Amino acid sequence: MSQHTTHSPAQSGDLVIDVRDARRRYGAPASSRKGASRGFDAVRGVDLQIHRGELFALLGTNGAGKTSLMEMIEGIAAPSGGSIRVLGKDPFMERSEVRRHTGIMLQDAGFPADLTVKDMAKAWAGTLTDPRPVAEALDLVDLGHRADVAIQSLSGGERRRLDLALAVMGRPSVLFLDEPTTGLDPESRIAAWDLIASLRDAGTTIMLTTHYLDEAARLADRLAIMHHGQVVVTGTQSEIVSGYPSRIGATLPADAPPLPPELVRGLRGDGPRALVETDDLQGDLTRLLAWAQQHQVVLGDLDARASTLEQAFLSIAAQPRIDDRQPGHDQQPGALAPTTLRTAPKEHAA
Ligand SMILES: Nc1ncnc2c1ncn2[C@@H]1O[C@H](COP(=O)(O)OP(=O)(O)OP(=O)(O)O)[C@@H](O)[C@H]1O
Repeated sequence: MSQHTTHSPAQSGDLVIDVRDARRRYGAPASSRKGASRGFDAVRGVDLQIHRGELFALLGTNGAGKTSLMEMIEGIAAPSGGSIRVLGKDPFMERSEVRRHTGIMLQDAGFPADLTVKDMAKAWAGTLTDPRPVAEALDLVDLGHRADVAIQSLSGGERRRLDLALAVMGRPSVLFLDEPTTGLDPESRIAAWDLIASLRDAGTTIMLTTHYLDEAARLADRLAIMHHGQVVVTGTQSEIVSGYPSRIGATLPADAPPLPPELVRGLRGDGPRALVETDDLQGDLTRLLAWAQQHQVVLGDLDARASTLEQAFLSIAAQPRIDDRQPGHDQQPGALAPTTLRTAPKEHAA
């Protein structure tokens, strides 16, 4: 399979998806004081700008609001507040115009179970203006040999691949993929990644949600991490990761002399296992090794690791929402606790 190569981001003039302060409330409208306590704010003021030819991944904890946000961008649901534009149009109010340029892969498309794969694909192609030939679409996801099988006889992974085939059938310029590889075996996952990357390389703008950090890391030009209805951080993987410290861990003997002051500054916790957080992994590791050499200290279980997307994600996932915490703060209800990011990730140049 082809390895994903660095993709040059699109230019600022090519804004394809523009989300400003988007909100989605389930239940009573926010304006209804009586019902306010019964409503639930699933999306709480999200801003996102996605450019032509970009592959943008939306990550988040369970229930963070990814699907609620995606449905508004796809034009399936109206926002309760803020504005959303796709290709310069309102995807909900001008749905038919936007829809002909977009492909959507939902988490559960609910196809008629007794149709064959081929008949379903033909029926879907009949609703599109310039569809790919059915055989071509099925071959893209390696389902050509299952064309005459009833949908109900497909495995979960095959059904997911059929979803993907139908989403790309209309040669969309904007593709929305909600957890596209959930349920796929490793081989099919890699094949799906290759297909998604090749569509992006051909100029398709792609927004996907995923729970797989490796999928986002491998495919996405930029990504966002959502938590409790808000986007906590947006950027390239390296921008996001650079906001989190690298770590050095070592177990020190009880009679070890004091560590150098540069390392003491990053020291977390106490006890025999020293854990140092650092923005200068190489420098501080060198200092630690020089110190150990000088004082003849044996460092037990020495471990040095650069920050990772997983670390960023877990750090965000661990943040309580302000309204889950003690009262007496002066932030808006629903706001997230201050992020642990130490350097603000740079937003894609607009
Ligand atoms: N129709 C609804 N009515 C009320 N609350 C809802 C409704 N749909 C979703 N929610 C709530 O909104 C929140 C966000 O849900 P959403 O499905 O958008 O999150 P998600 O990030 O896609 O989650 P997951 O990763 O688990 O699929 C959750 O707390 C969910 O329970």
